[in-house]
Amino acid sequence: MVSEDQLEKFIDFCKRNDTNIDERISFKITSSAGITAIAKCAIHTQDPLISVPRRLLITRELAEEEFGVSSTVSSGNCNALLQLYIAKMKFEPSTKRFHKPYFDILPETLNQPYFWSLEELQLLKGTDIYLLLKQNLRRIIKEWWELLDILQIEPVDKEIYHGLKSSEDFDVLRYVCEYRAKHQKFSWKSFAAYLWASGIFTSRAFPRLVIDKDCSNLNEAFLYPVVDLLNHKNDTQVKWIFEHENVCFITSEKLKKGDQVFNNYGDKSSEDLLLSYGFLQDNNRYDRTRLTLRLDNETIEQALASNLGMTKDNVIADDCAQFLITVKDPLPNTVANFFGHLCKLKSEAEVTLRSFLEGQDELSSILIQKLDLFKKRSKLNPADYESCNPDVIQIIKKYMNSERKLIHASLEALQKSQKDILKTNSALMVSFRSIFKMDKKFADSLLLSFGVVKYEDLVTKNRLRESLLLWIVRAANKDSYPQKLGYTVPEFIFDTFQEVSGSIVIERNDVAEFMDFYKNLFPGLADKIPEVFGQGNWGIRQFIVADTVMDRVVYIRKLTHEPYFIVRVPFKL
Ligand SMILES: C[S@@+](CC[C@H](N)C(=O)[O-])C[C@H]1O[C@@H](n2cnc3c(N)ncnc32)[C@H](O)[C@@H]1O
Repeated sequence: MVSEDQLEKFIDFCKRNDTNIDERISFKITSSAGITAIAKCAIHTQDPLISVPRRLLITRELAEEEFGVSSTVSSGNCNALLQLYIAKMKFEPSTKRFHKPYFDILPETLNQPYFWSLEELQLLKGTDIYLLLKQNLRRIIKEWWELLDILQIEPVDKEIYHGLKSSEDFDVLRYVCEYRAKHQKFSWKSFAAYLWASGIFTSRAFPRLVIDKDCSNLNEAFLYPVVDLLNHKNDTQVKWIFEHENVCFITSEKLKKGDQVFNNYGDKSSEDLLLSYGFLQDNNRYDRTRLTLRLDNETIEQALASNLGMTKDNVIADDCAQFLITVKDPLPNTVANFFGHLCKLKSEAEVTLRSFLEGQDELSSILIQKLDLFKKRSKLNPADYESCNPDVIQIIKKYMNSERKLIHASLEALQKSQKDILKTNSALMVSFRSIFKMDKKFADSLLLSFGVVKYEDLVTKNRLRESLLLWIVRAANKDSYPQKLGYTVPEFIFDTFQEVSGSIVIERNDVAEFMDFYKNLFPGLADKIPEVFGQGNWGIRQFIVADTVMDRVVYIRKLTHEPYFIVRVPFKL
């Protein structure tokens, strides 16, 4: 933890070096957010509250001078050399440099998950953030190793790179945690020191574009002493401007006495905030989460070509599609269309109303699973994790809760959308419930054969599929009854039956598959209730056809187990 004394020395150093800090601001150290800037009285001004001369900034030029090379030596991260410089300035005691008071106030312990214990990290398992951490660590290790190699600096902990190279399964998180636990002080040539510098960079650096309008790389950054003491609050109105060789911080906020002077780090999601800064914002309106799906490449390529609103941005690997769920748009149309695409039958050329609705159910199952995980983790009890830092447990709970909220909103939107679609397209569908009501004779026959007294019994007695197949065959036989059915069988059901019956190729396997089912019902049903099951064609072939008809035109809503016969029409949002 930074001491009051170090903070005072740093502010003093800045002021002696022509930094202007408005007299109405003071800095204090808090346990919840580290160093914090406070307004000593009301402030509302468009004048800079802080202005820092260029020579106080920590820029790539300092690193280039120190190591005698250009920053571009590092092929990947344009800030790698500067990060190594920061590690050296912090962890090499012999460096008595001009900026020392600044490096002294950079906290040694950072809050990002990269700096948590292994026990704490285990609580993130199963989430995207856990995978990202591992991925990022691997990237940072490679970046560090390559840079040291170019600079011909002997790394201190070589095992980490060799471990990484030798096996895909090398546990980077474990290595980093154990290394930190074993070493009180790091050498600046260790990966631990570089990782710290990278954590400092992600949590405090500013875009170089602010001081260099010709800077072509938007990722290039610099450290901005004093202004980097300001904490973040969403939507704070601030400006960083460079004039007369000074970088100025301006806020348009109306501050009252005792208010915190905030900066604005950008519109970040919970995941970004946690990974880059180690804290979260309550009710973050910029929050978003990802829905990542591993699928075969062909399915993804077809979806891309199908005009579903999907773009290359949704394809993060050949076999991986990804969609963003945001507070503003918890259920993007593209996701729903994509799931409709996944539920398409071979016989459907494009997403249909049926496949769309089925896709929504599939999506809902995935969301419910996710919701379960986040719900459980948002209720962790710190008392059960004695070896963990209670603050870390709190932040994990908060993160899980933010994910839970997003998924919950997505699920709610999905359920509402499905209800709306069913309502607006009611002319294209008929529920089996209403057929059951209309076809009294058929309903009574189910009472005699399966003991089904009311419609709901079909589900509870597990007779839904059989009943649907029986009714489809009855519908196909509609003209064979001496008396008309008393209601009109929707034409599309009858037509689909004829179409399938005319084109289906029935194999021995199909017959074998249906044999038990058929023998259970026939000839018993025909003998018992000939007026329903003894007229027309009730052969096994009819049931094999009815099964395909069911695939094509029946959608069974997961939420209610309610089957709907649906006209085959293209559909997407
Ligand atoms: C640019 S620094 C701000 C100065 C920092 N407070 C310090 O002690 O040096 C960013 C770090 O401050 C902390 N921080 C910033 N905004 C915060 C907030 N709203 N709530 C809690 N911590 C915050 C986080 O630890 C973050 O990584």
